[in-house]
Amino acid sequence: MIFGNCLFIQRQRLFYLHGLRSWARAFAMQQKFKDKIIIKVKAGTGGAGCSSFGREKFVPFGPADGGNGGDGGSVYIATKSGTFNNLSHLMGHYKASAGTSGKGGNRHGSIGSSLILYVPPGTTVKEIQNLNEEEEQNSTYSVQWVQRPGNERLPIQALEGPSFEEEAERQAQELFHCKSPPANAYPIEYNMMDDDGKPRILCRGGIGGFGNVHFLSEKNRSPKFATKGMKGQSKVFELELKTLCDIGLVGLPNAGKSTLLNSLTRATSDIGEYEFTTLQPHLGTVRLVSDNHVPVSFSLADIPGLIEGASDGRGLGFEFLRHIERAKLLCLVIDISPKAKIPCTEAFQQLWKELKEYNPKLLERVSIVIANKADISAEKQLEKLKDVVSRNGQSITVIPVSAARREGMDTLLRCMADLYTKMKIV
Ligand SMILES: Nc1nc2c(ncn2[C@@H]2O[C@H](COP(=O)(O)OP(=O)(O)OP(=O)(O)O)[C@@H](O)[C@H]2O)c(=O)[nH]1
Ligand SMILES: [Mg+2]
Repeated sequence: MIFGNCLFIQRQRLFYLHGLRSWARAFAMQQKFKDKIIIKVKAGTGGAGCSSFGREKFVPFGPADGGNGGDGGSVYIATKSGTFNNLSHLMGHYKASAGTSGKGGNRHGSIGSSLILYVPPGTTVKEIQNLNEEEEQNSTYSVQWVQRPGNERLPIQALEGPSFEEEAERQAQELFHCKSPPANAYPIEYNMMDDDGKPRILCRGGIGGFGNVHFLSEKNRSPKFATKGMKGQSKVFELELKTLCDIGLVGLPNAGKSTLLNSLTRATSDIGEYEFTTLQPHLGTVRLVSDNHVPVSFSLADIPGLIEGASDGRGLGFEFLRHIERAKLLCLVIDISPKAKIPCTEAFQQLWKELKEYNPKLLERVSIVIANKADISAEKQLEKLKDVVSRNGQSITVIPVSAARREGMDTLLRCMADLYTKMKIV
């Protein structure tokens, strides 16, 4: 009986563990690929300036010697190829550290350390909210802090010093020599398609406050005040990744795109008899030696299946279509087997219509129609497909293949390589 109970408890625990493990796996799968993310970024606040006077033996009332506060750290973004292929490594919040306060004896505060976020090439960055502006609207008046006497407040205009824009520009130039738009001039929008890895600014750190030495003048020989550091910029950004590939495989679900990618390259994209097996783009690289003994290499992308109405957001809709926007050439993959859910001619017309409605320019990039599953007696369908394709008036080659049996792969690869090299020369 006791033994039976133990067995029962063990089994319960096993079930529990199994549940946990499958949940963790599902969570990991979810975490695996992210091509769109919203992040909140905050730059560091500038350190406060110091108000102090020299004190030495036999010098009871020395001169002003309060140092400036250090500038707050800024947040930058840069592309890094080879390390990441999506945005899943990014977190929701980023904050650079604040500058430290100035000290007596003319000691300036140290600068807060800056942050650089790395993203794969092909990421677009869009500022969607400026949290500083909202804060300013909510605050009743804008003043700078005065340390002495008695923490009085003084309007900014009363204090002399370089303007915020001048200081921010100097800071960006000195720290990272990066391209920097004027502060707050317009919402940031970067298209980091072919970036060279140089950091671009997201949020500027606040400028450190001035120590009382800064306010020494002929009129005021002992200024008893210093200013507070400025707040760092705080913004919300939307990052979006558009897959970078040379040739994109486009087709309805179950057309055999993943099987084709796996047959042509070393990629291991999931294959399934059901629709929407592929939910995220997969990349593979083809390396060939052309007829003229010139090495040719290009990347192929297997993109999630397209369904009717995708241009209006149906199915994976725009999620899918934005990935093909960057492909240099497009190949339509069509299932020509008699068992196909949608006849091949209709499938071609559906794909053509969806691409046209999303962006008519995409049609110019369609150069090959891959008639897949040609191993299942499909001669009639092939003829019909060729007929419909030729009626579109463009020079599109129809190539029958069997991705599963790896038949027709050589002809297809040669054709792809030829078109790719011609396009590069043009
Ligand atoms: N007979 C035959 N079956 C094929 C061929 N190519 C692919 N298939 C089968 O078609 C089914 C779908 O293949 P996938 O490669 O997953 O199709 P997909 O276009 O990637 O599908 P989604 O990811 O859902 O869009 C699988 O059962 C494959 O085994 C082929 O050349 N001949
Ligand atoms: Mg697939």
